[in-house]
Amino acid sequence: MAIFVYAESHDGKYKKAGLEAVAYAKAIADVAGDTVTAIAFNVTDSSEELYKYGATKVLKVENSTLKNFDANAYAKAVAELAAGEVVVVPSTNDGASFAPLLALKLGASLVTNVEKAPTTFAPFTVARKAFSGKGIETVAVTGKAVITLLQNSFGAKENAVAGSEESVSVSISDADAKVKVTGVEVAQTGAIDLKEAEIVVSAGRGLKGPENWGMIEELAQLLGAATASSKPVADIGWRPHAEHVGQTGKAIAPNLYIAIGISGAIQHLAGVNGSKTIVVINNDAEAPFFKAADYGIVGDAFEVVPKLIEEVKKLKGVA
Ligand SMILES: Cc1cc2nc3c(=O)[nH]c(=O)nc-3n(C[C@H](O)[C@H](O)[C@H](O)COP(=O)(O)OP(=O)(O)OC[C@H]3O[C@@H](n4cnc5c(N)ncnc54)[C@H](O)[C@@H]3O)c2cc1C
Repeated sequence: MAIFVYAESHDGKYKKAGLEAVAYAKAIADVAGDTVTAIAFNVTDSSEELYKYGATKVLKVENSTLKNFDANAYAKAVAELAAGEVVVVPSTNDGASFAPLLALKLGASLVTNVEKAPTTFAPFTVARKAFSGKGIETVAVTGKAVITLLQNSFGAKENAVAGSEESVSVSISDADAKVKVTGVEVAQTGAIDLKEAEIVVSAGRGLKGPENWGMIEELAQLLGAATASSKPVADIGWRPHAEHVGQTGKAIAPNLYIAIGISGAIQHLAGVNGSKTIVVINNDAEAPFFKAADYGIVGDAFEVVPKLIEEVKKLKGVA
């Protein structure tokens, strides 16, 4: 069973989500007794990066049309190269956009939101997150499969192999790109990508107003975390919509999710219940979030968070 993986990159560098997808593909290959072939577009990083996570072969494509993301062009390019039974794509914004088209072009079944390695191969049987994250569905696929892997779910586990790279071309031209990027305006630089973050500090309406987010940002900065919010907070404009997590926002699975002044409505939990450890800070002991929490602090965020910041500073030796 030949296993292919799209190794996502940004500005020529492999993204963590791309490395995690390679590690996941390697786990499949190990059970199937096969090897992993990675597909990379316009990457300047060394292929050694991918051998470290288990890719035996790296197909490197240099193509000017693929410099900007376009779902149709990406799907067509991967479909030309992925001559296997299973193609793994990270469930990033780009990956989740082109995977359905890729499945269509390959005549494959699409299995989205997968977080664990398959259990058997005849037929290919794998569990996926379903029902807005409230349940797990196990699906058996006959024939080819395109799999989207939830970010931060499997982990970018190193599993080094001896590999080789090959420069290949694809028949993609500007006519294949249906959406043209006509301008780019960077709103924020240096911020940690919310979907890739190991730690996320998130806050809700309990914070009372946007002027109180200073302590959330300070805590996030100290912990090397990304910031997130509940939906109403983004709706009223206290925080950008890019930070909204949940059923209608981003689905994330960090190692640590700290929820401050968030009630824990089911629609919020749908986007964060893949987190490995959840810490809840809420002044209402009856807040539903405590049922999903690994650790809970019943208290006023305006007292608890500054104390937490103080303690983290002491631990880190920061003045
Ligand atoms: C179709 C649909 C989709 C939705 N999708 C999403 C989604 O994707 N994401 C999402 O988040 N929501 C979503 N919602 C909204 C969701 O149902 C909740 O209304 C929302 O999550 C509540 O946001 P909140 O917890 O910030 O606010 P609230 O419900 O107002 O809760 C605030 C919390 O802060 C606590 N608090 C107050 N003061 C303090 C203090 N000083 N210190 C500590 N704690 C304090 C309160 O006890 C309370 O628990 C959706 C709803 C619908 C109907």
